Amino acid sequence: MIRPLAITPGEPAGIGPDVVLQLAHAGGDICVVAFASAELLARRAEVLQLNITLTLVSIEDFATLSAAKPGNLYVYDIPLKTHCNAGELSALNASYVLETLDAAIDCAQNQHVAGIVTGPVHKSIINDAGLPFTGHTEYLRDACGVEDVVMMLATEGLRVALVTTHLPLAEVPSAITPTKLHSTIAILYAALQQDFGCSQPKILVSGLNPHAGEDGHLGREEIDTIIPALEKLRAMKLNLIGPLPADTLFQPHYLDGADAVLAMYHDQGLPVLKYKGFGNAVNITLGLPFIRTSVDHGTALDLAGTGHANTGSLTTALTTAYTMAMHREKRYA
Ligand SMILES: NC(=O)C1=CN([C@@H]2O[C@H](COP(=O)(O)OP(=O)(O)OC[C@H]3O[C@@H](n4cnc5c(N)ncnc54)[C@H](O)[C@@H]3O)[C@@H](O)[C@H]2O)C=CC1
Ligand SMILES: NCC(=O)COP(=O)(O)O
Repeated sequence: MIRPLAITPGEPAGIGPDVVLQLAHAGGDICVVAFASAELLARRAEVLQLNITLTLVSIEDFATLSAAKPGNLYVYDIPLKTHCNAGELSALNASYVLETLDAAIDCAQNQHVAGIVTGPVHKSIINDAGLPFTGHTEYLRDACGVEDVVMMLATEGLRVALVTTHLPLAEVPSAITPTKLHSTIAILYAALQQDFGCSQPKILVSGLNPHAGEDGHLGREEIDTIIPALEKLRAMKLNLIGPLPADTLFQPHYLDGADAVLAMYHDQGLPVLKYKGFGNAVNITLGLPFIRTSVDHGTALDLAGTGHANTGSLTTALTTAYTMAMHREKRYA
């Protein structure tokens, strides 16, 4: 039996609590436990005029839970630090957000839950509170003590993974090293095989510079770093195409038959993915000791408490995590 999935709704002032409650109202076949303030969820349910019964659960209960009926939600209660109104950020609740993550990570590491599905956090309010945080991806990597992880977003017909994640653009070129490329591609390749059923993954690798450097006339990172790294990995029988110009690789001529695109930085790959699938895409952290998926959207403070937030991405994140858990269960059975 698949253990429950932990859901962290993320920033309490954002739409994370809304979409979790909206899904609980609709019901479903997947057993989830919200790692969140029960008081916050109860109040937001009132604002949204959703009739939801919250059942507080402890870790000892997790093994006995099955999917809650429509209108019900299991909650592992983690109190807010201060009152929260929809749409109004408070730095005082930043440590609450990290506490929900820490509790979920602890449960995933101890296999009390099958994985973690995260709602959106507001990165800058966490930083304003004096807490170092660039994103879940890096936070999870450090919490799990693994050397490297890979951010991959997926929607119907397209997977985009990134070499670098939350980094100022000026720091990107120096972060693309042979070691980083090797590690990213190894993690991506293994995950495509193990979790996504691609027996011989074919990966399209973008260049960094316009036109993939135009033979060195528009930048030398392709010649000095990317091409040598890809050649070494190809010698290990990995099917890697590139470096391809990022502006032309996102078309059927290249994408048909490919299993993933590897982009060099956040805003090279993700705008294309989100243009294709915003609202139905999932963000997956590859290389962790447990499953972690997330929504494709941010905190959307403008929509919090209005009932207009779309639940599509949370549904995709949940079903992806559940499918990954089923694959892993079968593989290790
Ligand atoms: N997984 C995570 O934790 C993520 C967090 N963020 C954070 O979110 C904050 C706000 O970021 P933005 O760039 O404004 O992106 P955003 O996704 O919050 O909002 C962009 C636009 O999309 C709309 N939107 C977002 N989610 C929606 C949904 N479920 N249904 C309907 N409309 C939706 C918003 O109303 C807004 O107009 C930032 O602090 C950012 O760091 C952003 C992306 C992912
Ligand atoms: N654009 C994706 C994003 O910013 C989410 O990052 P993370 O919090 O999942 O690391």
